[in-house]
Amino acid sequence: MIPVVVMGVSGCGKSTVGALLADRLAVPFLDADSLHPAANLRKMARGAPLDDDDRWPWLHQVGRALAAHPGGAVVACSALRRAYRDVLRDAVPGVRFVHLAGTREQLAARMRAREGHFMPVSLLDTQLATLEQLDDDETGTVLDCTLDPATLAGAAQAWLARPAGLVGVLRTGVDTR
Ligand SMILES: Nc1ncnc2c1ncn2[C@@H]1O[C@H](COP(=O)(O)OP(=O)(O)OP(=O)(O)O)[C@@H](O)[C@H]1O
Ligand SMILES: O=C(O)[C@H](O)[C@@H](O)[C@H](O)[C@H](O)CO
Repeated sequence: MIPVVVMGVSGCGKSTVGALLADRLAVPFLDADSLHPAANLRKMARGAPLDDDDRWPWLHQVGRALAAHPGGAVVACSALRRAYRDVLRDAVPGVRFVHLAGTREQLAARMRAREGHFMPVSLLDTQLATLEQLDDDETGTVLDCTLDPATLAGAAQAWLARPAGLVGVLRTGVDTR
């Protein structure tokens, strides 16, 4: 089974959809948020965005966690920049990305409605500013995060069934502004 990263900014549904997808694929689900060092979590909770130096060690840790499942796994990880995805690709060659994309308004509404989460809505703008869309020479698909979670997991599963060695991004007409 191919290793999968469900990516996107805070609140896009990575954990919700990633867990459903892992169930469908019968592989373990990992949440990269649980691999953040405590200092990163504290930083975000006080309203300060992470920078590259905060993220590199964490991304290597996420890559190692994914590589520890040779039978495949699904990890929910923001993977906002191409260089971050490169770290994951180096750790787990062939990894595929499922980007759950939405507009600022859709994402902000989600984050506001969510209770008991460390991430403040005020960090959404820096998340969106940091986000680099999947490039055409990456291997991934972009899905509309406002579809219902089961539909999204099904769409991701269908795309993952495409042949190994696939390169390119399947965009499904999502508004990513
Ligand atoms: N497809 C969806 N449709 C409607 N609501 C959703 C959907 N996916 C997730 N949600 C809800 O949106 C909120 C954010 O979802 P979730 O925690 O899965 O996102 P996330 O990307 O993992 O966020 P973070 O990275 O900030 O932890 C939750 O309250 C969740 O129940
Ligand atoms: O790279 C990042 O800035 C982080 O991974 C964030 O995206 C959060 O961990 C997550 O989304 C919590 O809301």
